[in-house]
Amino acid sequence: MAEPLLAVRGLVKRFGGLLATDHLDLAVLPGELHALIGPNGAGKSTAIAQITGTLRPDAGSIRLAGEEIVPLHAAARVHRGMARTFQITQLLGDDTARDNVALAVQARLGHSFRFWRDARRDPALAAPAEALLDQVGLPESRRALPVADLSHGERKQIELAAALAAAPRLLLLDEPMAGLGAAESLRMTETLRGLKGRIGMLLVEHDMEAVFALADRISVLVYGRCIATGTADEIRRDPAVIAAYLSDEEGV
Ligand SMILES: Nc1ncnc2c1ncn2[C@@H]1O[C@H](COP(=O)(O)OP(=O)(O)OP(=O)(O)O)[C@@H](O)[C@H]1O
Repeated sequence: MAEPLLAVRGLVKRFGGLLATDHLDLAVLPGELHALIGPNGAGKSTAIAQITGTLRPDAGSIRLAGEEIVPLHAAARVHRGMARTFQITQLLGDDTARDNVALAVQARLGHSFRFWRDARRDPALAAPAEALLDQVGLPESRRALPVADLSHGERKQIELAAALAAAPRLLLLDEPMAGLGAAESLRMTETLRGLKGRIGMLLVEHDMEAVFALADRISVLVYGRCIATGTADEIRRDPAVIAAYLSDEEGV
């Protein structure tokens, strides 16, 4: 097996008496789309927060491309190639899709662009922003509208484009399908499929159809503990998974 891009070992997080992350081991290989699934309250968001650096683990190790990142702040982890999308979008509603993504490109390029209002018309930001919007499939006719006027699905596309602007090695996706219609889900699924092989992805998602269509491997969390890791077929057949989780889900 290739060296993991992300290697989580023995991760522990307690909230008072509750063990929200229970000695979690998890690995994302380079270019792999690894889904993290589990019932409500299983500890998926808590695990993601520790990986991104917004929550400090009580114990355990998180390595990104071999480097221990637990001591690093969230911003330092971004600098090392980690990007994320959120359950609820974090875009600037009054700005256009183009401006939001150009701003994200600017954030990567850093201090060479000092004045945002002037810089957003700079082709050095606009051209990569346009390419990213192409990549996520946002129609050109929607790119000059304020984000607040766009659909939920379109905002999810723009948020993904903004995350990709950081040129991440590892992308953490927190429920990218949440609230999307059937056509929008399909488009998001195709976009994520297109990223496989190039970017390692950890996908937290309740939409099992999307998970089973996309994931190279799936890890199942129950009460903070990983009860199984495997391919979609292995997970579908795993008795512990069926007993603990999937029997409650439709269509699996
Ligand atoms: N800051 C906190 N303080 C106390 N308990 C918390 C805190 N954050 C999460 N928890 C608890 O930890 C457990 C795991 O929650 P978490 O949000 O990580 O689950 P999840 O798998 O992401 O759930 P969902 O699918 O509903 O988003 C839950 O029992 C939750 O109530």
